[in-house]
Amino acid sequence: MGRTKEDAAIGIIGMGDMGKMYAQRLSDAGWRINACDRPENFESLKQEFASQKGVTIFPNGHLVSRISDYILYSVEAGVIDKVVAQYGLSTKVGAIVGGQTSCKAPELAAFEKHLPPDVEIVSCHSLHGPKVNTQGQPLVLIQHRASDESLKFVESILSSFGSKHVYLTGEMHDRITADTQAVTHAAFLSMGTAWQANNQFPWEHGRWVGGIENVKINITLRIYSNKWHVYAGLAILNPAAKQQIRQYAESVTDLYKLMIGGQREELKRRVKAAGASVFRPGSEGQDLLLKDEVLDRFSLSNRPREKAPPNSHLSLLAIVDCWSKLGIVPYDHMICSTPLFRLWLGVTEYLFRNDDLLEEALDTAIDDSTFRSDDLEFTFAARAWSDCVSFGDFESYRHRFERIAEYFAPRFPEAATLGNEMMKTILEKTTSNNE
Ligand SMILES: NC(=O)C1=CN([C@@H]2O[C@H](COP(=O)(O)OP(=O)(O)OC[C@H]3O[C@@H](n4cnc5c(N)ncnc54)[C@H](OP(=O)(O)O)[C@@H]3O)[C@@H](O)[C@H]2O)C=CC1
Ligand SMILES: O=C(O)C(=O)Cc1ccc(O)cc1
Repeated sequence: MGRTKEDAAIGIIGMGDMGKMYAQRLSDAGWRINACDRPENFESLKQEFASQKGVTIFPNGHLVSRISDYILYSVEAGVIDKVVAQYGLSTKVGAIVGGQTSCKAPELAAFEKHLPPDVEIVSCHSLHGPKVNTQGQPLVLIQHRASDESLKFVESILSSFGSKHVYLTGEMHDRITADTQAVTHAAFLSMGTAWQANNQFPWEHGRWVGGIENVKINITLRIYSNKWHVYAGLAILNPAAKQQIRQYAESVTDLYKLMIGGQREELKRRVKAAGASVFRPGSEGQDLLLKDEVLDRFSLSNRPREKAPPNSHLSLLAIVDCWSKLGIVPYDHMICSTPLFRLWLGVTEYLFRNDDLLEEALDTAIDDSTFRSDDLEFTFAARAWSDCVSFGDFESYRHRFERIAEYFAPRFPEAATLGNEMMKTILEKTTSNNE
């Protein structure tokens, strides 16, 4: 068994966005990589990596597994069992296997079921997308069935990312990522659904310009320009996620009913009580504050912000209500947060730490009917996404996701340029160091 850069080889099964990123970075750091995707992608992948020193492309996972010392499965979460069943028995004797899928329960179950007993298991999860700089981002390591020495070996391989290693069990990982990722995605997916249902590109509409709105729009388009299975997998396969997404939909519905019922005092009481339980005294120290001057630079609209009338911010009021109902203190999870979660928490905090802005949003929700139809669509959307996840139906998830993605697709290029710039600037101010 090779355990040093000179004599060890790393296997990567699944050369999609994340697999390629890993292959690129690890080979740049001097590791020898054996990689494959599905057999039909062999020729094109071989050509793509022809000039990448240290990367050898193979036609399938058997050929990768039998000669590699640490093998990473980087495939869709929904097919992990099938793929490990296919290649697991070809794993080199004494090797270590891990996975990069976003939900660990099915991944670890597949390893236990299909890998020979002499094979050790150390899984990982980079808590960011493939285009984000790995430096300083959280990287979860799961020593599931392995010696300390083997964990050290995996750490030495992944150390070149410069990520912050977070040590968890598979179970803890799934609970925390349900809190951070699943509800965050549900909120942005619902925003996109509502905008599409009302047939509007929000930034072309006077009501959505500047500040918080830029973050909502850029993140929503970023999610819809990605692969549906990433979001479907981590929501549908993670049991804790279902409950959280359901609570989010319930919070949205409850608050919307208070709004259309004109129940100003009850709405304010409920939202402020939720705010007090989430943003506890003392948490002001975590300076996540996203300032308008920064946010306004990333607008897809060319209207000046003074012209932007107040918004009811139902999506943000509901996330705080949801966190409060579930007893989640989002700051507890900063160590394990993704960039999107930090942005989401950042804009939420921005609203809740500004009494005037919060008061204005709550009064707008009661007095101003301009937002009613958008908030109605948003409520429908949050419930529909929750149902879709609860039913556990990948195909209907895919169908919903792709229908909405198609609507926004013509705008992806401009949103991607601006969104990347926004992420970079804002993330410098909202790092996971703010624990
Ligand atoms: N994208 C992201 O932001 C992040 C994703 N992840 C997780 O990482 C994993 C990979 O995601 P990502 O790279 O984005 O997704 P991709 O769809 O880009 O990559 C998955 C790759 O695995 C291939 N594959 C499927 N079956 C096999 C097989 N039998 N043998 C070899 N290769 C196979 C797929 O081929 P084909 O497309 O032909 O099916 C595809 O190329 C997922 O589990 C995801 O949840 C984790 C962190 C971030
Ligand atoms: O930041 C996010 O939430 C993303 O959308 C990117 C992402 C997707 C899947 C993961 O498992 C980790 C990160």
